[in-house]
Amino acid sequence: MIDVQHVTKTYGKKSNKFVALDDVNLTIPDGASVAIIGKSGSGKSTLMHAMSGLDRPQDGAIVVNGDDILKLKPKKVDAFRAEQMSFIFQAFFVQANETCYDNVSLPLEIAKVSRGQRKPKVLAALKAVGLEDKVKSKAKDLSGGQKQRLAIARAIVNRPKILFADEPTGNLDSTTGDAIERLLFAINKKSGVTLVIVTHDADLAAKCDMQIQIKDGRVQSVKQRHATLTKGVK
Ligand SMILES: Nc1ncnc2c1ncn2[C@@H]1O[C@H](COP(=O)(O)OP(=O)(O)OP(=O)(O)O)[C@@H](O)[C@H]1O
Repeated sequence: MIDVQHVTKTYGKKSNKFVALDDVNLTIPDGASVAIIGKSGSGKSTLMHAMSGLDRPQDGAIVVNGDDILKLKPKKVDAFRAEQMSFIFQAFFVQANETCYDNVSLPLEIAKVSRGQRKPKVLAALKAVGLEDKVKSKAKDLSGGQKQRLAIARAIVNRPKILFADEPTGNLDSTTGDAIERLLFAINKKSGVTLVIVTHDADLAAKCDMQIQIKDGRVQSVKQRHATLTKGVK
């Protein structure tokens, strides 16, 4: 569970001070698929960075599976993130000159998984995203959709509890984007990973269990599949 309690994040100082998150409260249950939606500049990425410990808000608590990540020392936050979370970005960020195998193996190497144990995990992750026939191909020789599949394989190989996706289909044509969406939801359902997607895409958001609408750094509404709640609006 991710429990965001009274989180406030400001950038700059004094007259340049800008409130990017303003007393944000929300709860994301384990295994949910969640869309964070809102206009450009509303604070979506700031919220995702706060929930993943990539960024530190000045106030509040972010309790992830029982630990307030704002109370952990930076090194502990890094270890916590590596153990529990993975990320997928619009720009893929795969290593172009490395093979698919090596791209997916990297997080396991960082986690000090032995070479022998890495192999079945890497092959299983590549199979899960439909890239089993590209094991030895270099990432630069893949199509855009295949690069995003590769990024997803790399993100799931460590079996994270939470998968953050920042505009995962933003660089893809609609057919390829739809296939990536289906893959993400299939992984969410099959492995129970909590899926948190930052998106401008209303259709994608509507497919999630929960839609969190951000406006001017505040939670404007939390829509569940079958009910609409308002939270954080004063
Ligand atoms: N490092 C920073 N310094 C100052 N202001 C920042 C910084 N990062 C973000 N902001 C401001 O905080 C606000 C929220 O930014 P954020 O990136 O979270 O928006 P967003 O909703 O993700 O936007 P987009 O959809 O365009 O990616 C914006 O007004 C932005 O200008």
